[in-house]
Amino acid sequence: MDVRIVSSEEEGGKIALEMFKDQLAKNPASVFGLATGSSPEGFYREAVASDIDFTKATSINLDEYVGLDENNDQSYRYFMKDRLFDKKPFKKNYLPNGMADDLEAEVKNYDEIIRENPIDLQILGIGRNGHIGFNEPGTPTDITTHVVDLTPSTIEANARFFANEDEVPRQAISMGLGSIQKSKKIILFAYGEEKAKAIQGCIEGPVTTHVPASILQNLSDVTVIADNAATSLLKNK
Ligand SMILES: O=P(O)(O)OC[C@H]1O[C@](O)(CO)[C@@H](O)[C@@H]1O
Repeated sequence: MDVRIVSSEEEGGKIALEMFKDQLAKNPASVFGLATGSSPEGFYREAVASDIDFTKATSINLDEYVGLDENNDQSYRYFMKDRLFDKKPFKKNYLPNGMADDLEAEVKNYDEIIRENPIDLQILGIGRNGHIGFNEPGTPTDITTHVVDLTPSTIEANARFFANEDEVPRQAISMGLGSIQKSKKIILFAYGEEKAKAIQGCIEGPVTTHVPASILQNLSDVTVIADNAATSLLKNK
């Protein structure tokens, strides 16, 4: 893994922007795996302020809450439109439909979309418990898209975005670890000391389902963009 320690989210966003531009220079019709949460926001700000052109590209998001529609400002569809898609249009944007009546059919549909659009470059955040997407600790490493019961730790962590903890949805649809591992290139962002334990486990710990992000150690092209606080527990810097 290539670990890039940065002094700000702006600096991290600029590094990622260059990697996106390199990918688009190779293929304007690239497929990008996108993430929500606070971690990729610096990158989205840099992308919006830049001349990057996604009009021939496709995006596939990692996850969506069950039960929130696109008008709900906490849905991930709303987030993506607000932070990126309304300002930088793509040829096509895919997110799981958390309002689907038949969630199992939606899971199959999303797997088909991922199969038809292999991801060239995937961005990830990391949960305090080491989750990526909404693949919580204990998730099998070969799982594809699935409906997740969120852990109490994730509900508590994400409550900061809602009026109170009771408002946080209890389920989400998430791309699986099996699909994430097929991405040709991955960038993982981590900022702040609350991510330090997860980053230490991800980079230096054993590869274990207890820390889902540790599977990234098995992949050949992973860049971790993190600040000093998030890398403070690393033994080898
Ligand atoms: O970037 P944040 O807000 O700390 O969240 C980290 C991770 O948690 C999720 O938001 C899910 O809880 C992921 O999508 C994200 O990668």
